[in-house]
Amino acid sequence: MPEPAQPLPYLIIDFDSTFTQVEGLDELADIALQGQPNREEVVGAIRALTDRGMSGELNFSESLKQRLELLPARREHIALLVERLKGKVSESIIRNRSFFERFPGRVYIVSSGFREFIEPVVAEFGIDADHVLANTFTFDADGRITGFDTNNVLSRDGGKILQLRELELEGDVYALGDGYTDYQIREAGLANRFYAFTENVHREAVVARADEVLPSFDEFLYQNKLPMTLSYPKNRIKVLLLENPDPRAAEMFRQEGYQVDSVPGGLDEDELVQQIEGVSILGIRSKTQVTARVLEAANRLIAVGAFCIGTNQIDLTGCMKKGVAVFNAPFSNTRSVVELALGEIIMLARRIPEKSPKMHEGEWDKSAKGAFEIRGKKLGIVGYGNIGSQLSVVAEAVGMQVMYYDVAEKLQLGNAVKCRTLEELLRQSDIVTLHVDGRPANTNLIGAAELAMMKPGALLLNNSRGHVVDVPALAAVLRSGHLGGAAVDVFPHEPKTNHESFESELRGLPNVLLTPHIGGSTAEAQRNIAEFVPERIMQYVNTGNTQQSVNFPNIQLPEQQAHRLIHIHHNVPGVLARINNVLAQHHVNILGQYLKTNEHIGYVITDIDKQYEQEVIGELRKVEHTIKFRVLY
Ligand SMILES: NC(=O)c1ccc[n+]([C@@H]2O[C@H](COP(=O)([O-])OP(=O)(O)OC[C@H]3O[C@@H](n4cnc5c(N)ncnc54)[C@H](O)[C@@H]3O)[C@@H](O)[C@H]2O)c1
Ligand SMILES: O=C(O)CC[C@@H](O)C(=O)O
Repeated sequence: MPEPAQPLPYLIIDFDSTFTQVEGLDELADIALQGQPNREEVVGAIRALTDRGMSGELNFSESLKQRLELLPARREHIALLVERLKGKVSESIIRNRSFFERFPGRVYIVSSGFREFIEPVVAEFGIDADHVLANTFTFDADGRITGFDTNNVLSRDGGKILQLRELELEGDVYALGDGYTDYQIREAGLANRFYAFTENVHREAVVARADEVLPSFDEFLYQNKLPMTLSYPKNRIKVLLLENPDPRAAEMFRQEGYQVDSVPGGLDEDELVQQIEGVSILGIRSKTQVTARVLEAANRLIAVGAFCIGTNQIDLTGCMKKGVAVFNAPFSNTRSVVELALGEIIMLARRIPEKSPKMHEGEWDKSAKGAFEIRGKKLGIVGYGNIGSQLSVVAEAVGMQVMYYDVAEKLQLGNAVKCRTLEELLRQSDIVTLHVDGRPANTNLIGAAELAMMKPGALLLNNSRGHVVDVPALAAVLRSGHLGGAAVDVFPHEPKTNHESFESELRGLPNVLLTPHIGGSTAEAQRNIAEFVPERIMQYVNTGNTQQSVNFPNIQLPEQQAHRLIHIHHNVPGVLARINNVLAQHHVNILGQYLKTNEHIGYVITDIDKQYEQEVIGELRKVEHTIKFRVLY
């Protein structure tokens, strides 16, 4: 943890909407009016007055007077307010509690709010009453709040300026707050800098006048090289989301404090190369190609999230060698694909792709020709992974006889029969459905020769990856009538956005069901994916946990005890020994160490005691063969 510059500047921190997430008087009104029919109306009016005062629209003393006139609060409500405010301290202030405890003499809370509720809240952070400068209420004999002490300088217009003058602070003074009155301290020359604090509210008029904008208190500490709880402010972590994942994904990243940018549709390689600079987390679906060129331009990339199952669009080894962890959602849309496949089997067996368009054109073609039940038919599943095996169970439940072929040894479910070769499966199946992964070796897995092996009139489904089927060869057997129909959801060339047209030899062929890569596009699947992937990535960023990464050695780490060093290196002999030598030379106590390697990289996590010298970090960064190194405080 870096040592602070000496001497530390004085920090003048606002209370309402800065130290806490809310405005104290608004909350007090909410408490005092509980159960009253006019609660919403009065609280709304008080909030509006607060806002007008904070943005500089209404002079402060007028805003305060009008608010208190509307407020039917009593002394006993203040205790309830204090409890509520203790639970609403700003997240980044809570996170950096140790900073306040360590430097209480340098922090002043200067607020136009009221001492009665501010003092007990900030006391929990080690800030004494004599460093709280705020208004005070007046009460009548029955304990009802009647107004405020007009002798207090903070109750006047320009009150914060008057208060700062009285304080006569020497040396650097920095003002932090969300309101116009906080900026006025700087305008009056009583602070060297004004930081607009936007973690809770963002007021344009205030932000426009700030020396710096602070999305969190971490950012203030980071900019000023002051001790902080996080190793890096979360608001500096940029996320770029492509291809419209469910909005929940952006929401999850934003809640974590990251900056999120979204680009609808995909980006081609050139466009992504342009946009990847400065991005820490890239979120994509199946279209975006993360190539070696993209990785070369990615100067800050920590992780890639594939908001889908397939990861063949990502240079996984390239990512690994650059220390970029990749996460996907391996089963969030499995069920959706299975349901689509089952539906397609029935639709093709009943020749619906031909019948439905005719009906739309007014043609009534009632006939049983070429239509059959799926009960008792042989379903050949190629690729018996998550989707293939679940489809096996569902297909048996509707009376189909299941056969499967997989290059890996797989648990046979129900009565499914394993085929030793692809040919064995193709020759026997009435319906063949493809669920292999998108590895390059699967290009044209089903070509002219394989299609010729299929039974006359058989059906083919491809919901896996476009390059798995030789499309011109498929079109030929459909035209010739050798196959009875096909359902295709994935294509070698898919439009980048919904505005591009779709071109394929399969267009216009009989009994062919074409869908725009929507196997996993259901509300349930997209929502699951949008939570699953950000959760994995945030866990990796926050703890180093790589469980379920598709390209990193998987480590499920125990809870962090003190500081955690995360070291990714080329897998060559001796790196771990060098790391430990550095630690030993500096007498750093290792609390736990976890190492996993694969053929390219080593991933080592070292938990160490809180006490260590700064040079240790510099030396660890210099260990030969280091790819990435970071410290979690
Ligand atoms: N259409 C869509 O919207 C959609 C949605 C989700 C997944 N998918 C795709 O579905 C496919 C399967 O997904 P999953 O989750 O079941 O993957 P998985 O990794 O669980 O299963 C794939 C299986 O295919 C097997 N396999 C690979 N190559 C093979 C080959 N040549 N012959 C036989 N078996 C082979 C593997 O051993 C594995 O068991 C993937 O390509 C995925 O990208 C498409
Ligand atoms: O939604 C997508 O873009 C891809 C869906 C699917 O192909 C997957 O791999 O999960």
